[in-house]
Amino acid sequence: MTASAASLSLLLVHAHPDDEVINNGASMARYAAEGVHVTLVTCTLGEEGEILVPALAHLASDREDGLGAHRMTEMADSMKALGVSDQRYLGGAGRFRDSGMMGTPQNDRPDSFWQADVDEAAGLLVPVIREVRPQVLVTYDEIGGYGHPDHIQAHRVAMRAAELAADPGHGEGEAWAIAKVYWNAMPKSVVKASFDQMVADGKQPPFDFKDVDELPFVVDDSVVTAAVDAGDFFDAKVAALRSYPTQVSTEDTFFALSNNVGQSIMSVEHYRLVRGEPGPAGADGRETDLFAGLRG
Ligand SMILES: CC(=O)N[C@H]1[C@@H](O[C@@H]2[C@H](O)[C@H](O)[C@@H](O)[C@H](O)[C@H]2O)O[C@H](CO)[C@@H](O)[C@@H]1O
Ligand SMILES: [Zn+2]
Repeated sequence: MTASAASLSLLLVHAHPDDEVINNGASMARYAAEGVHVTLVTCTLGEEGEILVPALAHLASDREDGLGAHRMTEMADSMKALGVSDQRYLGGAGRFRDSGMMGTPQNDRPDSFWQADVDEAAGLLVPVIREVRPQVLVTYDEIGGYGHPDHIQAHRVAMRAAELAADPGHGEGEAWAIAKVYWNAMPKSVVKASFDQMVADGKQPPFDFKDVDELPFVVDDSVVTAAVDAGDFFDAKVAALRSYPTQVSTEDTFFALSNNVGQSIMSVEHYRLVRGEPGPAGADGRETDLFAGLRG
């Protein structure tokens, strides 16, 4: 199956507002600029997040519980910065609530995403897949990148929905088989190199930096199969990160979440192909385009 950019469609499934830009912001901006139809489905509003902006502390879940609505406005600003016009909330805004970090009481709320029935939630994503007919799906790996329950659930729901959407015996509408499925992947060597460069440059990182082996979200380089260079869209990614002042702080080419663990803002974003055939690879043996092998 091959297609021109105008008929290509990319679907990303994420857990909270801001995950999209942290993981895929530069890729999303690049593909949107190329004319690919980019659809982001976000599974919760991030109601249980911490708040970096003191003046907005009143929105916290244990006070006014207004953070979810506020993060929707941040999401809208992020999409503008990335040039993405198709962003949806799974089942509609507020259908599934942010479950909090693993092991917190919020995990047990009946309305939390973590408590959702995977098949029921996947059934809400199938119509989106059959509508936008993506050649490529991007979501998290089986631990959700770093073990957050909503990320794990987003992985489960996205992978199940891809199966159901391809099944002609399931639900309404024409079945659609997604050609390639990727999981976000942050190679350990890339993170280590960014920290080493800072030391070499004599830069005192503005944030607390942990040993790369302590970071839960890095993976072995050997499982990374694609590296999308979206350097021309670095500024768009930075602008999109800055759309989330309640969640993200930035300084120079770094960002940090409320845990103040600094990370480099990457313009090359990495992926692991887990379904479908790889397209032509670059010199390093990795694809440089998620649509490799699918273009006319
Ligand atoms: C990037 C991401 O998934 N953020 C989630 C996460 O937020 C983290 C959480 O507040 C943790 O306690 C902090 O130490 C960390 O810095 C935050 O990134 O979990 C939140 C609650 O479920 C969620 O709203 C946020 O989007
Ligand atoms: Zn998240």
